[in-house]
Amino acid sequence: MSDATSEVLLRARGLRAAYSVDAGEVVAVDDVSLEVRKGEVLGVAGESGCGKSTLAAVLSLTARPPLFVQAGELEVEGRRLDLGPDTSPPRTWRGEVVSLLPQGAMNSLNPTVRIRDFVVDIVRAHQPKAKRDEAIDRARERLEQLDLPRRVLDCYPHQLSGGMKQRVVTVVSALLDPRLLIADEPTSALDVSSQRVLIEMLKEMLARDIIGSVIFVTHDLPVLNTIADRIAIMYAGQIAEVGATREVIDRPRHPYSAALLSSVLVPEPAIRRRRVTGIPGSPPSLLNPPSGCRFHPRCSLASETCRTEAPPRAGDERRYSRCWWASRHPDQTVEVTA
Ligand SMILES: Nc1ncnc2c1ncn2[C@@H]1O[C@H](COP(=O)(O)OP(=O)(O)OP(=O)(O)O)[C@@H](O)[C@H]1O
Repeated sequence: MSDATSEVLLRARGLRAAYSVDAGEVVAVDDVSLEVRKGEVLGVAGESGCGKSTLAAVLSLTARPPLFVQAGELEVEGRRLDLGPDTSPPRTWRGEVVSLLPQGAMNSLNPTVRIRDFVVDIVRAHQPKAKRDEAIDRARERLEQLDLPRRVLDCYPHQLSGGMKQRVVTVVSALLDPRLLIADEPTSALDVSSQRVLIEMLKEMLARDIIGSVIFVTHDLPVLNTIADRIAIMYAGQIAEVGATREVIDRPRHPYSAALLSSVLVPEPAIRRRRVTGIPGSPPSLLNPPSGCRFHPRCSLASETCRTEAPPRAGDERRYSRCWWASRHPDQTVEVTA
């Protein structure tokens, strides 16, 4: 796990990406900036449709039409890449620098292909000249290193339990030792004990430097509470608040994250506040988001400025809230009434 002195592994600035649809553009990632330190797990949370998977696609350079990356800059371990419609990433970027474990990956395994052949396909997708035996040997070693049975390589997907399938696709997605693994909803189809085993395995992969850092995308806040060093809360294509996990849960500085988190997670008793029972209204359409702060139609703290002007980032890169209220109330915590 990282601490405040760890070096920055990923810096993303000004990311913007949109789906091109008949009615116009659905801007699903809009002016998103974030950083991840070495050894850190950054959780990305938010309601369905807020742009989590789109952000994962942008960061992993796997965006495909109708999704178009319009702007932004990525820096991973000093390697810089300007993003835009014509970006062609260096060959080693995908898989070795950043690897994406997509949502539902374990269910998209080909039922007629043994895991060993899946391994070869994945390695060759990144290293076309890789030898079959070497790819399989690498997977075997990695499975042993992580205390998983080697025999899974001989299995077809249906011969593995859901939990084992997810562990295997996670290991295979990290076979090239990516500096950043982006895992999109890796635990959502798993029972609680399989979730725990997968999380322990990810921590082990970090400890052994098989992966440098993790971005863990989920709508499951209790899971994030157990794995994430920091959390970014997304709302309507933007990061509403980011900060250390306990800090954001116990001392939220954005009314949306306060409402979202306190409805699921109970803060420390010493600073427990009145709990909200839900957030009124529903998320906006990203085809035509509200003016000013996107959360203002649902926010009990909204002022006139919030309706008309985009909020500033109150705080620094590691801990900020994109909120007028937070900018006017430095260091105060949002208290939400039911
Ligand atoms: N192929 C597409 N065409 C048009 N709009 C899309 C497409 N895919 C996603 N969107 C829109 O982009 C927005 C963000 O979607 P995204 O899948 O990134 O959200 P999410 O937070 O990952 O949601 P979930 O938790 O349900 O996976 C949503 O408004 C969604 O409707």
